[in-house]
Amino acid sequence: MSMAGDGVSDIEQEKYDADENVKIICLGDSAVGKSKLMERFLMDGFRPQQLSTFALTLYKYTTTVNGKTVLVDFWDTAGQERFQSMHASYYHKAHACIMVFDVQRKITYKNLSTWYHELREYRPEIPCIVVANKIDADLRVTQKGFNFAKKNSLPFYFVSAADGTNVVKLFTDAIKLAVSYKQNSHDFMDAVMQELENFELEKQEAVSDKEDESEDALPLQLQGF
Ligand SMILES: Nc1nc2c(ncn2[C@@H]2O[C@H](COP(=O)(O)OP(=O)(O)OP(=O)(O)O)[C@@H](O)[C@H]2O)c(=O)[nH]1
Ligand SMILES: [Mg+2]
Repeated sequence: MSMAGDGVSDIEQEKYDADENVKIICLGDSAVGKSKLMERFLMDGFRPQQLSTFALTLYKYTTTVNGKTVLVDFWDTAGQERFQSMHASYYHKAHACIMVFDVQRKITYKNLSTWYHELREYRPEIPCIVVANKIDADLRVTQKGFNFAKKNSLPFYFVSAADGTNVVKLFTDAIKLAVSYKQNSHDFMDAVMQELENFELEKQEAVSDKEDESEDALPLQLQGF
């Protein structure tokens, strides 16, 4: 636990103030447009240059769902093979997944099954949206049947990070799905982790004016999940 010495850090405070906080991950091969989709949604912009994500980028976003403040952590992961072994921690406590392929590169569509398999190993139940990106390059692709989503009973959107088609819809739906998953899930580990978190926050409040809180009593092996 890396709490600031003088009490609860800003980010922790934000989490505490929010009615709900959820984590959404983004998966798919390198260069399918995961980062550009995030940028389009969060910054409403698109810079065409390719800069592969190095391992992981985290974005924070606050919004309202059904009158409640929701703090969203977007995890933008690197699609490159060399980062594959790091993925376990990305999946940890994720509440929804956006899985992206590039309509111009068939291999990225084929690889969806590998990504999906890995996702389900770690998060058997979370909502997952399948996304066909780069439809601006050739609109005829929207006539094609991409059966992967249907086969796995997953929602499926055609999007473009370049011109913004369906991007706001994709992310707002993903957030809604994440919130409803979190509120309705009966995942045992999630429940345990939630309890631990609440306990932690209460404990931090209780000790926030004490000098030294660096030695948390929480068993270390539980923090490593
Ligand atoms: N035409 C078009 N190009 C796109 C679109 N989205 C992304 N690109 C291009 O695709 C390339 C890769 O985009 P990124 O968002 O960096 O891909 P990524 O999935 O984050 O890749 P990694 O970080 O390596 O996993 C960039 O050169 C983008 O300009 C789109 O909707 N349309
Ligand atoms: Mg990226």
